[in-house]
This record gives sequence, C-alpha cells and structure tokens, in this order.
Amino acid sequence: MIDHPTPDAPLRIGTRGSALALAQAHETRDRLAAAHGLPADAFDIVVIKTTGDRVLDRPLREIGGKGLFTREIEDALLDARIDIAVHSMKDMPVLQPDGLVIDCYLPREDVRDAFVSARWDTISALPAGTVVGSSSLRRRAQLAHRRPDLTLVEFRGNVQTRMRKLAEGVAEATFLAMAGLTRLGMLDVVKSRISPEEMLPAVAQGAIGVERRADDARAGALLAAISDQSTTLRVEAERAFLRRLDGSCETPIAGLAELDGDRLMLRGEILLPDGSISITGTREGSSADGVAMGRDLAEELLGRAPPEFLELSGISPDRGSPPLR
Ligand SMILES: NCc1[nH]cc(CCC(=O)O)c1CC(=O)O
Repeated sequence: MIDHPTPDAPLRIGTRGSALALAQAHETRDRLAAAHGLPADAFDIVVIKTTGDRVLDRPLREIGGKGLFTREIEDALLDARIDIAVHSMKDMPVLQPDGLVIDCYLPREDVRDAFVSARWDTISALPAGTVVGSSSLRRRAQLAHRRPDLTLVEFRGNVQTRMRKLAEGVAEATFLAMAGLTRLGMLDVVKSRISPEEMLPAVAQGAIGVERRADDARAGALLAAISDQSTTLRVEAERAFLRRLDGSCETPIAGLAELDGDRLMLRGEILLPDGSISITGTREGSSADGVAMGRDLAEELLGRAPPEFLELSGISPDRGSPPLR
C-alpha cells in the first residue's frame, strides 16, 4: 500500500548525492519556495545512492547505460519514498515508467560543451597525437570525426575526478558540460566554450527536469508554477528526435533546438562511435510542432544513412514505435 503524502507534509525531493545533483535539487527547492512563498522546512532533500554512483571504474555504458542513474530514483518515486525527483535531462531515458511524468523543466543553462586543458586553448590548437580524455560516446565520436589524428582515452568520474586525472597527466584535454561547471561554480577551469557548430551538444544538455507521480496533484500544482515554457518546447523537440533514434545506447547522438519567438530550429547529428560517419540535418518550424519535427528529422537522418551505418549503430530505420524500457 503506497503511503501518499498528506497536503501539509514536507515535499520530499529525491536526488543523487553528487555535488552537481545536490546543487540542482537545491535550485529546484529554492524556486519552489520562492514561487509559493514556502519556508525551507516545507521540503526534505532525500539523497539516493545509485549503482551508477557506486561503480566508478568502468564506462557507464558497460554497467547498464543511461538508465542506471535514474531507475533507482524512479523506484523511490513509485514507492512514494520521495515526491519529486530532480534530473539532468541529458541522462534521462526517452520514456518514463508507467505512472511517472516529467512536465516541469527549470530554465535551461548554457547548452555548450567546455574545452578544458591546462596547456591548450581550443580543439584546433591541439597538436596531432595529443591524448584527450572522454567517456562520452558522443564527444568521442564527434572528436574522432573532426580530428582523427588525436588519441582518445576513457575518462569517467565526476567533475572533480576528471580534473584530478587531467592534473595527473592521464590526458592533456577533456570536455565538460558548461551547465554542470556553471552550477558547481567551477567556470575557472574552462579554457574555451565550444560552439554547437563545432560540437553539437547532447540532447537536453543543460536542462533540469522534475519527475513526479502522474496522479500526485499536489506535486503537479507546485511544479506547474516553476516550469519554463521555452525549455519545455526545446527539450521536448530534442527528446522526440532522440526517442525515434534510441535503438541502442551504443549510438552517438547529438541534438539541439533553439527558439526565435515561436519559431523552433532543430539540429541533429548521428555518428558511428569511431567517428567515421557523421550525418547531420536541421528542421525549422512552429514551436508547437517541435515533437513532430524531432521525429521527422530523425527519420530524415536514418533515410540518409548508408547500410553500414545502420548495421553498426544498431538503429532500426523502420521501427514504427519507440523502444520499451
Ligand atoms: N554525463 C554526465 C552529466 N550529466 C549532466 C551533466 C551536467 C550538464 C547538464 O546538465 O547537461 C553531466 C556532466 C558533463 O557532461 O560534463
């Protein structure tokens, strides 16, 4: 029997325990408190330790992929151990389990990747053979596509771990999301900001989404007041693009929607992990059609992909319905 919270019980905010996750949970709490004139003790921040936080020595995709950070938090939501869960949307699977919804997005941070290196200022400045650390399939593929002369090494761990590996000389440069560095107050490590033209960000990069039980009207009403409309339109278009492609967590995918008034411009990219093929495209239309544009752009890119791309990427070009989790 699920124990639903009473109307005046504190709203329990579930989060992972990393510094970034905690910063995002606090931002959500502060926005909720300000929007509704509530005191800090109207909220409890509940830290949930996930397998992804415990296993740090292997690439994420080997220990269960993206769902790893979120499934255990979603279980806590479904069991009503927490009432809302704060997520980096970039790490969220394309579908939520039955009974849960994400319909609240905080105003989006800088979507770009940062170039981080003690010695070099930009990707272009890197001499041939330079060792670059990244465990992001997307960043690795994009870099290999642009600069096949560089040497890539795996580089997992939180921001602090990766900065330590750089200092130890495991690699001479790495990439981190501007959004995470901004939220952690660590912009001093940024050597340059990488434009989306140079490296298209991950779908939903920089966006925080808040998940809740679909039938929890109290949480729904509280969250509705802080949801950012333009972030919602952009992230939903990007995730529709991803949803149509997400055949395999071994597939590097990038996507970015931008708004100009009520016009939405969507860019997408799919690559082979070794960077040997990159297929890009754009759509422009009314922001109300973002989800259809996302799906259509995905279909266009798949239609242009050569047979070896589809075979090696594991994406099926004719799959009509989205994958089940
Ligand atoms: N993959 C890990 C991850 N998930 C979310 C962020 C922070 C930035 C964001 O919210 O997009 C990061 C760190 C990074 O990629 O540098």
